[in-house]
Amino acid sequence: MADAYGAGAPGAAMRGVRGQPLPTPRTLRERLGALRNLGPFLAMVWRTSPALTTASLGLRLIRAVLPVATLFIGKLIIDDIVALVQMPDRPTTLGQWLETGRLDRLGLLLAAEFAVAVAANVLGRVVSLIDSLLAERVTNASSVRLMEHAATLDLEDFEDANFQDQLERARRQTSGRMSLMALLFSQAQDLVTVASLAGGLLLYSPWLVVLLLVALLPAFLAEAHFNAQSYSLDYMRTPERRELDYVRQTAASVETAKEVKIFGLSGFLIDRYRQLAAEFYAANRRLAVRRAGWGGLFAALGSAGYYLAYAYIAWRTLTGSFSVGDLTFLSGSFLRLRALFEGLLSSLSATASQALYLNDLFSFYEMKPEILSPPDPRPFPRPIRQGFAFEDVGFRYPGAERWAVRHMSFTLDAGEVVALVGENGAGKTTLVKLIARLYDPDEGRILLDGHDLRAYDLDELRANIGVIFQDFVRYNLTAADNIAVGRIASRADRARITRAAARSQADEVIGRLAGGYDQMVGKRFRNGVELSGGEWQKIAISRAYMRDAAVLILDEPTAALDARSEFEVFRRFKELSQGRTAILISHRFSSVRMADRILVLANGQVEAAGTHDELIAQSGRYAELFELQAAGYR
Ligand SMILES: Nc1ncnc2c1ncn2[C@@H]1O[C@H](COP(=O)(O)OP(=O)(O)OP(=O)(O)O)[C@@H](O)[C@H]1O
Repeated sequence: MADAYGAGAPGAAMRGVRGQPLPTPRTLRERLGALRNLGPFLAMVWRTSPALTTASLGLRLIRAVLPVATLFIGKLIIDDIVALVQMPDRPTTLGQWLETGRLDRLGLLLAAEFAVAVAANVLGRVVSLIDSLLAERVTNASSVRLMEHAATLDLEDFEDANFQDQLERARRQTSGRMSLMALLFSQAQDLVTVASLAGGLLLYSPWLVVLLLVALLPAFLAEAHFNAQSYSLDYMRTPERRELDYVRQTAASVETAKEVKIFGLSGFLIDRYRQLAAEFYAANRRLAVRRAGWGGLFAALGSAGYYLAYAYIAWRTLTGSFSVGDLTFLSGSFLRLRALFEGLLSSLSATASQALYLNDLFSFYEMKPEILSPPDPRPFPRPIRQGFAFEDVGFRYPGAERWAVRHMSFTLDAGEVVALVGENGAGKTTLVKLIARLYDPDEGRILLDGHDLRAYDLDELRANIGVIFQDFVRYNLTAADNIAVGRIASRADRARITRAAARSQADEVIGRLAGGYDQMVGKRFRNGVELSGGEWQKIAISRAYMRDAAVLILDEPTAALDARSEFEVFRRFKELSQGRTAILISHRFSSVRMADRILVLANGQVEAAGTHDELIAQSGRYAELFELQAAGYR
């Protein structure tokens, strides 16, 4: 049975692999391989808005042929003017010129050139408007997808530093890659322009095109090389960058301000920031300087190619092979082509490097959770008939040497209220996380009504467990929403929220707030009021009561409650646990003794179990801890 769900070593082995950082793509093949990301990327753009994508591409296509049209009309204008200038008995005044009718063609050509210029301008503006709208929609869509995907991954992933690096890189890609879309679209546009200009150039002299390519290739290769280097640098420095962000956030945020002031940490944090930022700066500068040096050299090579071509065209004009109009058309085409090629080649290498960055986003999307529902899940038992049984359960946190719990066997009967006690690090929270399948055991198994927990639907299992952890989240939301998060589907059900609040004594807290249930709590946003630690806890506990959960678990969220409140919380907890299976974790024995049964945990194992009186009678660890606490009150 255990093997059917992959318990034991394989899980641990997979985590070992997962714990490795992804290697930096180094070889040319790997870099070019990243170009395959462009397909899914464009598909993502298309899916976001087929209409905007079509509009952008269509208008760009029209715009692409306008430069060659402009140059060609320019050539016709110049040839026309040269012919007119060479007329034997030219009129001298505008009136005479107009009478001859010889200016009509020139006038038409000028009007056409003007129309093309206006069209280019208008199209350019419309295209950038469409692009910016599309980019924003794509950014939003990919942020949503990122959050949706992150939600499917395991808690274990989130706790892994390499995963956090990857998440950070992916997060940066959702907005950072938008320039890639404009880049790809402009490339398509430029390619059409290049084809049209090169077509003209080829008709006159194919050698000019060859010369152009030879002059520009080195610059392109250098660009590609430096782009890849800067990606590697970015990639390798993700952990430092995260640390940089973390230090900046810690040095100046509402959550940390209190402690930073009291401990006088700002100098320490700022120094740390300076040091990290200086390392970044040095590495970036080295690369930028090398890039600028080589870039300048290759740009000079490109200019040499241009002037060589220019000299060649001028010579052919002098020898009568080209007209003056041809000269302007060809030199204009060459100049534009050079600029376009240069732009295209560098944007091609930019595309290749941006495609590398897309790796981060797509490889993030490819990550799969390990904690899943089985294909054919059992329905969750309502009511639970037997309860939970731990059978020789062992679990080790990823990367940890020590087992957090091991050889743990006990039962948790249906309808029973069980308290877990034990010193810090004994494994109490770990046990709760295993019940909620935030992790799966590495050894042994946990049964619910005789079936492995992994046989049940994961969402249904979690929906049936109401657990409040000691490090519950203090949401910067209204008081009502802070309770509603326990069952967000009932957010609009105010009666349910107030009932839940009454059960955890949060109603008294909320009664004192100026805005009542609609009061924003937490200090992050405008009009927010801060609550005391115990007040937050009362609100958090009511989240458990929002659920119609078969299993209720309070993992020490009561540490900040005053003695009377904790007593009251547990008294009601016991009352409200009628017919449900409940676990409470507390270091206060006055509360613990209310449980039907107490499990004493030590070193990741159940050391003893029984009622308060039975455990006291055993004179073991429980009696010792109880005495210690009782003595403190005498
Ligand atoms: N996310 C984690 N990653 C790695 N190790 C962990 C993690 N959480 C807990 N541990 C380790 O597992 C062991 C058991 O921790 P657990 O949180 O279950 O103890 P606990 O009994 O709830 O303690 P406390 O009374 O302090 O809340 C500890 O040694 C702890 O260092």
